[in-house]
Amino acid sequence: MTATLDRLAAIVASRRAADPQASYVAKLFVKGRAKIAQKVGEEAVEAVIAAMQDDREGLIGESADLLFHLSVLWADAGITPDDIDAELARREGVSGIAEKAARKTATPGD
Ligand SMILES: N=c1c2ncn([C@@H]3O[C@H](COP(=O)(O)OP(=O)(O)OP(=O)(O)O)[C@@H](O)[C@H]3O)c2ncn1[C@@H]1O[C@H](COP(=O)(O)O)[C@@H](O)[C@H]1O
Repeated sequence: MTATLDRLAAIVASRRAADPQASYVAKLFVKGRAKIAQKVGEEAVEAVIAAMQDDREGLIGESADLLFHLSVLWADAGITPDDIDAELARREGVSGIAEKAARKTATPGD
C-alpha cells in the first residue's frame, strides 16, 4: 500500500487507547463497527455525488475522507493495508471480464 496509507494505519492503530474527547479516531472506535461502517457509506455516497457533479476537488476530498474512514474500519476489523495490498496483488493481471465469466460458468458449490 502507499506509504501515506501505511502511516495513517499506524496512527489509527495508536488511537485505540486514546481519549475520545481528544481524538476523532478514538471516538469512532468507542462508537463501534456500525457507526464506522455508516461513515464509510456516507463518504462513499459523497464521493459519488462529487463525481456526478464533475467536481474534481470535491471528489479528491471525499475520496480522502472515504479512505480515512475505510482505514478505521479495517483497523476495527483487524485488517492491515498489507492485507488489501496482497489481495490487489493476487488479482493483478486477471481481467475483470474474464473473472466474471469464470464465475458465471462455475458449478455452484465448486
Ligand atoms: N485523515 C483524517 C481525517 N479525515 C477526515 N477526518 C475527520 O472526519 C470527520 C468527518 O466529518 P463529518 O462531518 O462527516 O463528521 P461528523 O459530523 O463529526 O460525524 P458524525 O456526527 O456523522 O459522527 C471530521 O471530523 C474530520 O475532521 C479525519 N480525522 C483524522 N484523520 C487522520 O487521523 C489522524 C488521527 O486523528 P485523531 O484521532 O482525531 O487525532 C489525524 O492525524 C489524521 O491523519
